[in-house]
Amino acid sequence: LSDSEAILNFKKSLVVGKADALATWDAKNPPCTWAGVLCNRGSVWGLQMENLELSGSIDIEALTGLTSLRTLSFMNNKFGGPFPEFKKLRALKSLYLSNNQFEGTISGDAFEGMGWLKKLHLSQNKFAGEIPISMSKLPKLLDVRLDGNQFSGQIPEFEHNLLMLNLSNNALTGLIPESFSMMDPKVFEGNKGLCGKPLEIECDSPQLEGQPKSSTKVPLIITGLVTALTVIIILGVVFLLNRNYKKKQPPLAVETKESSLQKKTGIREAEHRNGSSPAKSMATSSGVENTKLSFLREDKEKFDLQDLLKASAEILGSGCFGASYKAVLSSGKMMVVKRFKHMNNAGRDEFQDHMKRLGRLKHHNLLPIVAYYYRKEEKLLVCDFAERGSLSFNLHGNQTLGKPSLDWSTRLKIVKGVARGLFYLHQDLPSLMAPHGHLKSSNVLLTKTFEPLLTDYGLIPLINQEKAQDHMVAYKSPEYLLHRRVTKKTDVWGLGILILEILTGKFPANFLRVNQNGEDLVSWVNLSFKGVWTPDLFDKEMAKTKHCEGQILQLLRIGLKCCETDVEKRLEIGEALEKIEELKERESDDDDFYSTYVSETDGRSSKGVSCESINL
Ligand SMILES: Nc1ncnc2c1ncn2[C@@H]1O[C@H](COP(=O)(O)OP(=O)(O)OP(=O)(O)O)[C@@H](O)[C@H]1O
Repeated sequence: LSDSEAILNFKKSLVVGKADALATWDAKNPPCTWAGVLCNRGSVWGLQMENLELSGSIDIEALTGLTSLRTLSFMNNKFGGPFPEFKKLRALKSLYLSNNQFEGTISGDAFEGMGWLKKLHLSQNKFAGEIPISMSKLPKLLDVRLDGNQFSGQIPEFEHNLLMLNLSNNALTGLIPESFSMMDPKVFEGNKGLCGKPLEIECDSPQLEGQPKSSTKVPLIITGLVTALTVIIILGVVFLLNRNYKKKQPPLAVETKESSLQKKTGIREAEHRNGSSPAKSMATSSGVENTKLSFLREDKEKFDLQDLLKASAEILGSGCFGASYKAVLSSGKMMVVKRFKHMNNAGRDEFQDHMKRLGRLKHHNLLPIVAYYYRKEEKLLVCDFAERGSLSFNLHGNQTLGKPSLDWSTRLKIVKGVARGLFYLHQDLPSLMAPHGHLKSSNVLLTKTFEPLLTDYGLIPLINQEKAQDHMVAYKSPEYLLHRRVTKKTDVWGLGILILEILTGKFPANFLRVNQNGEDLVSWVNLSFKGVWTPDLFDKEMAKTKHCEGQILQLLRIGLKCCETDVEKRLEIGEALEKIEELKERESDDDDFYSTYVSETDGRSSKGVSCESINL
């Protein structure tokens, strides 16, 4: 079953209240172009179906056909009935069901086997009964929102350290587990029967009407033993299941190789004229379209549009300006063809001159444009395929199950490469107001050795103005929003956002399609960063950070200096690069790291705080 067939099967059981909300779900087009379908490298990894007045039922069986599915959001809809059997989607990493009308008890084993689940939002529904024990045992759970339901009974001890929790406005009772005693009391408010820290209600307080008092030591020991036994049994079962599961797990969906780029994309060559073959080059001077690709690089294998159109193709994803396809030439060479919409800001000559200018750029951290194709109504840019895909995918997409996330030294390598590439662009394209103009994590690609390659650079002069304003990163900068100005420092702001995204693992809300928390990343970091090592600020999946905390904090500070709203105070690209180049993977032994670190902070020492303590 293909992804599109699975999604169309899933659609059958939905009742869609909002007219035309799913009009783009048409088998004639690839599913990655459908509204609410999130893709990476041609595979569907998420459905984001929010505010669509959806009801009916959620057909989990149909969703099991999406082998790369990792995230599901049905927030703000009208789904009712019991909690669906999401545990059949064992690879899910996030599940958002808040603001619906789901109801009833969730069975104790509802989350069994969901070993990858990190985020679970069930707020503002009508769930009742106990918090399912299997939820509390999820090994990777970080963010749980159950507020605004009718959950009752005691709060279970969660096995994994939670970063976010909201249990407010339920009917929970009894002693709050010790591990939550440092949390904000707001997490628990609106539950009349809860007692213990952080609430200022003692468990034998008269404020609690008819609630159990805190248990005595003997039952506690028995409960402890029983829990330990259960945990051992469950862990054993999970281990066995997991082994089986890993064996059985099919590879991520890869599209079949039969169809050609032309079939898949509808890209056409110029019309046949005077009976000549479409592949034949025609004189541009006579005003007739040229069917040949214009090559910008002498050092690359030559092919023409015909070869590309014949090639087997796979959609890599689509952005605001069109879709990108991987085309495999008959020689086996893999190319990427990006089909641009909204690229009519320059006439043919201007376009060609600009392309030649971009084609002359040569830097270790730039993905060269190999060739382009110009027709009035069709522009294609052709470049090499980058093996590891985008930085965005590597940070958030979590390719294959079990693949390790980027560690600190790799993240630093990426930041250094991006800054070098950006500096080079500023040196070589001084006449452009923002020489990159569209810096974001999906426009940073990674080679086999994790060397970053910037792409989609220097395009501002070619993109239609109003589309550029709607979609290009440069136009989302504070100076554009405030003064309608884009400057060289706009790219520095983009670099700063990228640094914060790399360190925190959070999506910058203002320009990516997936915006789960609606937060503004810079404000969040500014608010949370108190100058000292704050584990919750950093991506939990960033490994190998032990003895590097000072360097990581240093990079965070550089990121924030690149994100200064006041353009005058913001770093110049050269200054930013200089500071970034000084960073090291590890503190060397003779570095007086802790003393400099403390002097820059509020005086609280971080000595002894190891990265292990933040659960990496
Ligand atoms: N040369 C390449 N090698 C590997 N993956 C690529 C390549 N070019 C693009 N991609 C991937 O294809 C997907 C779609 O890219 P595309 O550039 O079309 O959109 P985008 O970067 O998400 O948005 P925008 O249209 O705003 O640039 C992205 O995930 C991107 O990382």
